[in-house]
Amino acid sequence: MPKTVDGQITMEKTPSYFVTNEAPKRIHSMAKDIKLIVVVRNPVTRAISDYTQTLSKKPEIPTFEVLAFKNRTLGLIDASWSAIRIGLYALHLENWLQFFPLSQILFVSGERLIVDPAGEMAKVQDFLGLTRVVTEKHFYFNKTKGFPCLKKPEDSGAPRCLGKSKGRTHPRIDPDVIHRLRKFYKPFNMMFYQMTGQDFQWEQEEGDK
Ligand SMILES: Nc1ncnc2c1ncn2[C@@H]1O[C@H](COP(=O)(O)OS(=O)(=O)O)[C@@H](OP(=O)(O)O)[C@H]1O
Repeated sequence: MPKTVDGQITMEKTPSYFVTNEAPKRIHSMAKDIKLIVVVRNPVTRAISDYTQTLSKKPEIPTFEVLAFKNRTLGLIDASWSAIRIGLYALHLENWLQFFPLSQILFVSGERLIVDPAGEMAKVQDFLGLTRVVTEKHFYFNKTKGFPCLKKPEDSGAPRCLGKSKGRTHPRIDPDVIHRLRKFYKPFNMMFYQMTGQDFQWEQEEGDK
């Protein structure tokens, strides 16, 4: 990690840390007062997104419906499949709470980040003790992309959306499989809401895009 001088903060992003058993201990031994930010979204949608990403690199892999089950007739979900395992947020968080207090962790809603990017960014800036510099005026909704993009009003730079690999169309998944996955995740989600004191409302969602 680069050295930080007064008035600077060092930021590093590695999505896999949250689900890596050794990470909390290692990070704690490096910096006990570090602030941690975790972006979470409905684990069912997350699993499909994860699968979509793998599929784009390896088109020959089995269908999502096949990979999701150990035994589909018995409705036995394959929780060892990483796309499913990563969404067991409560279990991963348990590891982090052995080393860090909840006050050092900010959970950003992936769903809210899409509908209200400025609102979520306000929370991030407050959490980091920064003045709110990034606000509504920095975002616009790009209809072609179907997501918010950055306007960059301060400089004359062109607007910037995330790359093609972010916000891809997901394959259609059998609604019965989605239903089973929602049931599977529900107790873990409830545990996660309880642990974080935040209700991410994943049970209220109509569909999984
Ligand atoms: N503004 C904006 N533009 C595009 N995409 C957006 C945006 N905000 C959130 N998202 C959602 O971010 C999802 C991709 O994030 P990842 O977690 O895969 O990214 S990363 O691997 O951590 O870099 C990506 O998931 P998919 O839709 O499955 O591709 C998006 O739904």
